[in-house]
Amino acid sequence: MNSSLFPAQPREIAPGAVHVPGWLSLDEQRELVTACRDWARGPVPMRSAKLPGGHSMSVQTVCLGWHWQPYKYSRTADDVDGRRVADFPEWMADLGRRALAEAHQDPAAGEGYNPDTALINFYDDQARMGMHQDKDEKAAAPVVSLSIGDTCLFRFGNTETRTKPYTDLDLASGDLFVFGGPSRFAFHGVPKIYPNTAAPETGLQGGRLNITMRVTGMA
Ligand SMILES: O=C(O)CCC(=O)C(=O)O
Ligand SMILES: [Fe+2]
Repeated sequence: MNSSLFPAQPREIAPGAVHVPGWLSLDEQRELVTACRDWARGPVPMRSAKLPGGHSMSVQTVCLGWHWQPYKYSRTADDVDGRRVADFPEWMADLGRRALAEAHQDPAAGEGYNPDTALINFYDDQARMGMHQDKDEKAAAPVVSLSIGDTCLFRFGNTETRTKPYTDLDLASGDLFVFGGPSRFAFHGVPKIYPNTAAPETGLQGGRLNITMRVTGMA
């Protein structure tokens, strides 16, 4: 739990990868939950993306700025309802810049960071995400990840293989995780959600919300 007595302390997991437990206040978490609930309704509804093999992901996703489907970005959600996704809000970009500055304890670390997309993922108790790289972006700018709701087991690996060596850590409600620099293209995944571990004050009834901001490098 974050408080002024125990401010969030960044922990480097790998070069360029930093975990900041309890970074978001409960008020900020609540505001994000409200905003995400709205985006989940439309203009492009939250859905489980279909993989090229035909299976659907267990996670449900809605995007801002650019629509992601396995494995590309577009302005319109051609695999859902064909509509243009909601804009990526400037307040979220501000949050992303503050996240980088505080994770790296360097006021300049967020300068020039202009994320133009966010993937908002919802995990129910059974949902998982296999080991993967975020590599559909044509830019190497950091990914800023925010977690709200139930705690998950997060696996952060290496850039070479989807297997060991990796670090397992818990991402709890309010946690920030950033990965950039030499860790930007590291494999990572979510092997497990711990049901009923969230504080009810976030406004989320159950499950886990994760927001990742990215720079697509697209125009
Ligand atoms: O849910 C998470 O913490 C990670 C999500 C993720 O890796 C992704 O959306 O690419
Ligand atoms: Fe990812």
